[in-house]
Amino acid sequence: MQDKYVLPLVDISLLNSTNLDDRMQVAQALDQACKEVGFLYLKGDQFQPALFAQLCDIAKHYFAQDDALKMQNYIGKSVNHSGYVPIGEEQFSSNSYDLKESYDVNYDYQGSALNYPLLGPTQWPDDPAFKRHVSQYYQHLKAIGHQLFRCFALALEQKEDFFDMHIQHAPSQLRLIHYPYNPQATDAEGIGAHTDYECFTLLLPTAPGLQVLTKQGEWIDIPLLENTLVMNIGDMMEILSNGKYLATKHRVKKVQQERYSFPLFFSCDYDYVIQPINTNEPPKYAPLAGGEHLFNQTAQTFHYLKQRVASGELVLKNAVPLYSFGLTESNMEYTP
Ligand SMILES: O=C(O)CCC(=O)C(=O)O
Ligand SMILES: [Fe+2]
Repeated sequence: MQDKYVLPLVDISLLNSTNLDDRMQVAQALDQACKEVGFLYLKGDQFQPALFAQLCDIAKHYFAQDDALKMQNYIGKSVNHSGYVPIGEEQFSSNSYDLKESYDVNYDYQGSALNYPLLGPTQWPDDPAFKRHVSQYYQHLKAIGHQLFRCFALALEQKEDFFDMHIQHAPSQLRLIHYPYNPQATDAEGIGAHTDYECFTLLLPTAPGLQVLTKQGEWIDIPLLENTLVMNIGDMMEILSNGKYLATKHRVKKVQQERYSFPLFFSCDYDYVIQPINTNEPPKYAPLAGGEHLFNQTAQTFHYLKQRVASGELVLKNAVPLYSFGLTESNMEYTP
């Protein structure tokens, strides 16, 4: 039997307080949890379980439809990398793919001033209830995420509004992932071991399966706690914090049970350069063009983008191979 609280649990309710001391208290707890583990449970009065329940219902309804119908909103038809992702579309290695399908939405940018590959109007299926519930959940988690960016700023000893101007039009992606019932599944790897690219991820799955690699090199199961978000640090926050917080490796075990999971990956504005924000310390990481990196990594995993690269229609600038970030010994000792 595994201990119920295998990860630290941080209550963020006090981020709603008008008293800075209260918010500092949460920042200290967040700091501690991110330094020690980089993976934590988050609960708080902010989180509205009813919106999560609605999202689960709408996702179940959506994925139960015919493949042909879902393909009408194939992600390759969108301008901001949003839409339906069929099984096999996303491949991290040439000889295997995860048994999962998803509907990905992104920041639904309606303006024309910014012209980046991940920014633009989101592609929605022809179902107003889908758009309404998914947008509601996106906006809800986005508001919590913005409180967390402020909390990170405090934890990293910056002005509380440090990130505000860098998350105005962030291409943060929400994925509705469906792992279908899989009778062949053994207790093997589902989504392979990885770190997330962005600053941090907030997710809530409907069934167990998520595992985290501990500092001792052991994979542990992450039990679900009711109405409690799971949060993990991604590559970009590792860089912003100059390695104080480490992007934690995780994976999803293949299980027979049908499963849904809804991660929202919080990034900064496309053109914000990700680099250690504490200028009093020698930087351990090279600066990273955040949006460009995100897009380049995406373009190396999604079939429709790989085809565009292969045909010369899409030319990637400054692309590095997959898995070049995250804590590897080789990118730690950066000398400016
Ligand atoms: O399915 C999950 O619970 C996690 C998925 C995940 O780690 C990811 O999409 O990056
Ligand atoms: Fe992940």
